[in-house]
Amino acid sequence: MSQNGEQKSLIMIFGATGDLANRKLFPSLYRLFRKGLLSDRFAVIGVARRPLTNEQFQENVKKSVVEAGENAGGIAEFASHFYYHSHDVTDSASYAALKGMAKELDNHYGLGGNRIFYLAMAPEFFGPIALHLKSDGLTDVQGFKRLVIEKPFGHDLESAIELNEQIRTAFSEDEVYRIDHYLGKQMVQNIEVIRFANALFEPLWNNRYISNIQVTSSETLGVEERGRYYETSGALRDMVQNHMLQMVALLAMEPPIKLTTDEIRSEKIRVFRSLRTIEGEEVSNYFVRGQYGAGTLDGKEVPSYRDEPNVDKNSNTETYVAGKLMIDNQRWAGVPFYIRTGKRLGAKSTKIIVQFKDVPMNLYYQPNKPLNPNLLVIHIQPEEGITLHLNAKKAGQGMDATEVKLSFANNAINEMNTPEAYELLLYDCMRGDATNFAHWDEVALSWSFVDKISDAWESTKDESFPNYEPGSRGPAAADELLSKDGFFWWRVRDLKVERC
Ligand SMILES: NC(=O)C1=CN([C@@H]2O[C@H](COP(=O)(O)OP(=O)(O)OC[C@H]3O[C@@H](n4cnc5c(N)ncnc54)[C@H](OP(=O)(O)O)[C@@H]3O)[C@@H](O)[C@H]2O)C=CC1
Ligand SMILES: O=C1O[C@H](COP(=O)(O)O)[C@@H](O)[C@H](O)[C@H]1O
Repeated sequence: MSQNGEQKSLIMIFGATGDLANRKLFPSLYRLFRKGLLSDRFAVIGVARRPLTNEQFQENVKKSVVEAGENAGGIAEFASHFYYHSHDVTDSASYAALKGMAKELDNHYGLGGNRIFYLAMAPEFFGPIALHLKSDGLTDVQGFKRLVIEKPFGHDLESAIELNEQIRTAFSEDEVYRIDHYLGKQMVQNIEVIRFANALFEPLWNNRYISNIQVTSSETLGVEERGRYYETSGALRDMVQNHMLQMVALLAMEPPIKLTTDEIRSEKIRVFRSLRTIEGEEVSNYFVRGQYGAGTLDGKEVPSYRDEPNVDKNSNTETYVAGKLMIDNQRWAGVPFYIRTGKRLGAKSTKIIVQFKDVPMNLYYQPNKPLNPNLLVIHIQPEEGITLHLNAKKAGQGMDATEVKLSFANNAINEMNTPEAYELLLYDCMRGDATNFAHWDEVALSWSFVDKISDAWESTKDESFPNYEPGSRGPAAADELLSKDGFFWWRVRDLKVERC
């Protein structure tokens, strides 16, 4: 890295003609380039099977940048750093040519042998590619070598272990960057800062003052073209095993002694180790699953999950999960962390709500008008910011209490569009900062938690499927999950919070 933060490396993107590369990776690299964070000393080799010339590939890169809505200044210069290698990753013979090309570009741009291998391909290729990179000498470099690997990292614990063993023959743990794109979201990264930089919150962040925490990530989109993958995954593996559990870990971890990758990771790992195991018959007391039927969303007819392409007409795959997690340690004993996520719901929205306990004696109580609990709402998307809900005196005579809200919106404070998650994560990888990537122990522990739930679900067909309508809040059982504990889901719309 140069003194002004510019990076130099050769980035090989496997799956360079695919959706992820075009929609996320090229526009993110372009934004880094525009900000001056990629020096002239970078080159990208795109790898995929279809035949393309370098010029055709560069045109694709330019198009994807423009389609991402970027101001395309300097785009020709940016795209000139992109090269293409047509190569079937299962064909051992073509790695030698890739190695030659990498060496040439390394010399041409003076990249010091720094290499990033980004696997933006279907997961069955991850292991074989890693093995070839080593056996064909692409990882024999003078500089650093890093492997960026997309989700899903395995299908369950067993397959994740197998994949990990394959990639670890070529890369050490600290060279592996397992992407969880939620960890690149600004407000997810902000959880730590809100907690540990505010005297107001840290002393209250425990079971004496917090009654429950709710993490919601809802989507309006259905499964659409991803049926083949989703049928083997479902919402539990697709969202809970990674994004939802990562957010819970950040909310629940102890303050790290230093803000280093190892210290933060080890605190998160301790949270995963404290998660109460839920298995067998207990699963239905803690978890609820749902699957969307056909209906209307935003005035458009949408098919049921079972009618999506490549989905079994009798599919038992869940498109919705709500769950209650208990973290059995001194800080969190007795505090439920409720999570819910699903497709084809009423809003695209990710929020965290921390509900504080009621004051011990309510002096302002009026019949039928209890005080609102204090809430801290972390708006992750589409809005980015926090709101704190307090009680204050209503203007006028008397001492009636009313709810007031202190808000801050991230983009309003910084007066800029916040960077896209992939932009931050790519830059972290170039700098060698793995804090916002999942360590193997986190992956293994989260699979071992999730596997027990999927075992229970796979052994019983849910006869109620489909059990929620498009545009709804999900199945009714998700409300019961909280009401039996005396709680309810909070609904956040346009920064307003109300009871569901
Ligand atoms: N798309 C997204 O938003 C997200 C994707 N992911 C993950 O990222 C990965 C890629 O997803 P996505 O981009 O959507 O997938 P796509 O199906 O759009 O792209 C797959 C890519 O792999 C290439 N490919 C397929 N087989 C071979 C082969 N044998 N040798 C060389 N190249 C091959 C294809 O090109 P060609 O046909 O020319 O060979 C294409 O470039 C997956 O693991 C996915 O789960 C994760 C989060 C979000
Ligand atoms: O990883 C995934 O995340 C997306 C949701 O991401 P977001 O940033 O739009 O909230 C989800 O649609 C997809 O199924 C899953 O694989």
